[in-house]
Amino acid sequence: MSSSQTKRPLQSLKSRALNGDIRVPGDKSISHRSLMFGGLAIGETKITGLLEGEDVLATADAMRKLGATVIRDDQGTWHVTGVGVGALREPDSVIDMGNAGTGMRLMAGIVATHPITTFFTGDASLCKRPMGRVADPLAEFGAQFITRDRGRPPMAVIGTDEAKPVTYTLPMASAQVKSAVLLAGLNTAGTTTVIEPIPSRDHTERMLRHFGVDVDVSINDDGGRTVSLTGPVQMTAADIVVPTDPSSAAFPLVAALINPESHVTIRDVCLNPLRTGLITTLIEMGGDITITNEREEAGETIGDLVVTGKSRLTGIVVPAERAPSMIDEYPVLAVAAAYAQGETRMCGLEELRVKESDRLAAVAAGLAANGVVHRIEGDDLIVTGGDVPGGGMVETHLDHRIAMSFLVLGLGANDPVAVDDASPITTSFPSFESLMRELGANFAPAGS
Ligand SMILES: O=C(O)C1=C[C@@H](OP(=O)(O)O)[C@@H](O)[C@H](O)C1
Ligand SMILES: C=C(OP(=O)(O)O)C(=O)O
Repeated sequence: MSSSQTKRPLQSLKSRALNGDIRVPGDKSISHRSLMFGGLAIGETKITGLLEGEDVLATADAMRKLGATVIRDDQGTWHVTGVGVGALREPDSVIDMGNAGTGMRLMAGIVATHPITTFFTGDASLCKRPMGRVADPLAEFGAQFITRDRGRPPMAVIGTDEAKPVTYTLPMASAQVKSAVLLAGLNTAGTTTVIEPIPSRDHTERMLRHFGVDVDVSINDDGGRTVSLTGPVQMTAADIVVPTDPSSAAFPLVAALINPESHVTIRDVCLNPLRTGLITTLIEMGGDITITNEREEAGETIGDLVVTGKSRLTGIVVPAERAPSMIDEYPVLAVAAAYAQGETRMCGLEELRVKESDRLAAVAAGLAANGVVHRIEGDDLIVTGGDVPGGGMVETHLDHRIAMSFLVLGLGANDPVAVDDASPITTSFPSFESLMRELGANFAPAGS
């Protein structure tokens, strides 16, 4: 996408304390799904609090190309008029999903069981990411896929109008794969079932119910979940209030924890229990985080996070089973670990290798460039915390979370920390820089 084409080097400098009361933008997972489900439902869905980041805007364009009407009014409310499950129109041009893995994988599920052919592409990062993980189960419904380089985009999806229902056990913990299969099930006669050995974020299940779909969820003896729905279904438009994104809140949260005088309140954060692994981990590390004003809103638990930097963090072992509940937060957890006393071991990070960048490699390189002691053992990352020298330039590889994480690292380091490109931040958190500056963070342009 355009902002990713011109690199924007940026650096962060030591900031004494962060103070203030902020609200981060809407949750990315819920925003994508609001547009997709609104575009499939009959009637008009009004969405407030939508994340207006590039990933989500790509989904809005995709739904328009498939026949939905998607309009933003002057007050920032989005109005989506859907076409009905089974009635998507064949797009007359290629759909560009930009940097968004969630966008491309969930859209693939939707179009797979419509009798249309859809061409998807993305930016240089998305075109390196594996789509076989959705193409394999979607082929079982009867859809056909043409991809480049053994499963990488660009990707053509030839949908089927004679879809056969599928029962699929996820080979990896992935809400994207689970969702792609369930969404293909919407226009399939019979029961589609997904078995997930470790529960992943359940926004698809919760939101499909909100749109009138009967979704059955049961807990398995091993703690996993079985999710099923019976199609074909028709969905009914339903208004959505998008809660704010815990994965974006993670950056001011960690920034406050590493600056001793900090006191920050982050309002209205989505506290879905399958998204709160980072908060659990930081509290276990001794972080002073209090959840206040906890309530239910639009089917999700919401709360305010009050965080101070008064207690020093201590290293812990973060169990592999926790990974799905904080999968996007490991880069910034590695930053917290760099300031913690002793060793933090983050276990079972294999899924980090297939994100916007190979995040395990990108985090390790960024820590190395800034003098932080660390090592990788198998799929575990081990960081030894202490004083952070800083002074390095970090390659972001078109990865928003690498850019934001290392800008947070620089707020406590002895020397500035630079990232080669801050432009990908607009994919998920366009107001990152302004909100962080409002709290007292010190950023400046950097030489490339
Ligand atoms: O379903 C979703 O909205 C997401 C699922 C996760 O991906 P995986 O399913 O690949 O773990 C996460 O990393 C991504 O940012 C959003
Ligand atoms: C992995 C992420 O997103 P996606 O897979 O949608 O590109 C992310 O936002 O960290």
